[in-house]
Amino acid sequence: MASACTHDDAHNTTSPTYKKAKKRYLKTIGNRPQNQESDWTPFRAAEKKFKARFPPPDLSRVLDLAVYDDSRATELARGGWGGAIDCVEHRAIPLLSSANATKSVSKVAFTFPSVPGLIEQDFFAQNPIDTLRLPGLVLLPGYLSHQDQRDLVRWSLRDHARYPNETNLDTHYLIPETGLWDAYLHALQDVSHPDELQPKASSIPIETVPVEKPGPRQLISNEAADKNNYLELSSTAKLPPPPSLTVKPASPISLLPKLRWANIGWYYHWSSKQYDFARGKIEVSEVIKGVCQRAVGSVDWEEVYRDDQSDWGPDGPGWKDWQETYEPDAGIVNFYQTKDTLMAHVDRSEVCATSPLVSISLGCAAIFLIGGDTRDTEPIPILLRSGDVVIMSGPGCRRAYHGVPRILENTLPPHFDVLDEDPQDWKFYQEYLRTTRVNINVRQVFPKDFDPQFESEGQ
Ligand SMILES: O=C(O)CCC(=O)C(=O)O
Ligand SMILES: [Fe+2]
Repeated sequence: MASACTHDDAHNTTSPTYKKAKKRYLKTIGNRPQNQESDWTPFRAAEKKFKARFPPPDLSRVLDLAVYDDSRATELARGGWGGAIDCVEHRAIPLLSSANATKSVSKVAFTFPSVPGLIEQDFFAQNPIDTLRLPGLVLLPGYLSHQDQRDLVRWSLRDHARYPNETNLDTHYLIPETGLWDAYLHALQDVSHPDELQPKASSIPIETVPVEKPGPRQLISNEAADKNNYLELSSTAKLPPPPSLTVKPASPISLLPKLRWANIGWYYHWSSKQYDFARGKIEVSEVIKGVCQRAVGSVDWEEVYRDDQSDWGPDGPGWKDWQETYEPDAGIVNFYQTKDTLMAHVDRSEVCATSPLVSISLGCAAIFLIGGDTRDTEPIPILLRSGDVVIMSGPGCRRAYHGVPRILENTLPPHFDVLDEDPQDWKFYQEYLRTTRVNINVRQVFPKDFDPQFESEGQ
């Protein structure tokens, strides 16, 4: 197992990072109430374990499929973080060599044996991690070429995180239509006179800023969408989130690390956790659609669902038609700085409840947790590295709790390093990526060729 350490990594006991984490840890345990752990769900306990800065979490039972690939040895050594392949049962299935699949670098996918009933039967077994079955979860480690990874990072930052796609920063700041990345590059060129971005609240009359009602926070029902209720869900008023009244003008340089997400396709309304179909749809970029459709097209679904006995509902096992019916229409690009996490959640706002969700990892590596239909199932920890693709599909896996409790420091792979022949601007992407993970998370909300506007008019 790779264990080479860089000078300043979390495992090197003499490094500043280690010493700082230890100091902070000793301070926090002094203030921590006793017995806090007893009411954590197994999912919460796993999140806490992997979030810990000190001592750095033990990854010896984290599934790290890059271990199979000798060409990734240098990548595995970065940061001193490495998992194992003998901790979670998995099965290799060759990628299909159809026209759709030819662009991939790796030739293999991994799936998880689906033996119905085992979760319940073995619930009290010694090691529940080994008994959680996730039919429909497919991992494609190293699926994207180094060049494709670089291109997708550029696409995410420069082309996609800008008008007309929404980002988290648009709620509070007036971001130029050319996007934050472009503003950032300009600011770097002229650090002495950077243009500051103005708070959004400054541009709207104060009385029109929607104000949240006082009192306890409104609970969000987050009812799962389906063909029968999506019209009702989409008809509820979807107010824009209120811009902050306290943010100050800020330079693009200080805002870039605060970029957290950029919307893809149908607009997502975060406070109601529903899509806002009334706002119309932005077509998913052909680049992204292509990657996702190739990935789905390269999986031998017959093999994945070989022993599956899940209930797929009245239309039966949809996987049989995915070559024709899979077409993503929504999603999100997540940008994580090394301190960011994504709490356990289920993505249930899509009407297509079983169709593949394709998730692409770029930049720094992360721990991904995936469990069952409640937080009470102990999740499987998986180390996701740049170029890996995860597909969550089918009734069980698509509605499984999952989250990202940790971005692993110092894990940017060597293929992002700046080379002499690189375009001038590559160094800015590389610098940003040193502390960043990008995740392109793509979903199918509606069946192919289904037009919600048309459906509602036809009612
Ligand atoms: O970052 C990831 O790998 C997962 C992101 C995710 O679950 C989401 O965006 O819903
Ligand atoms: Fe998710």
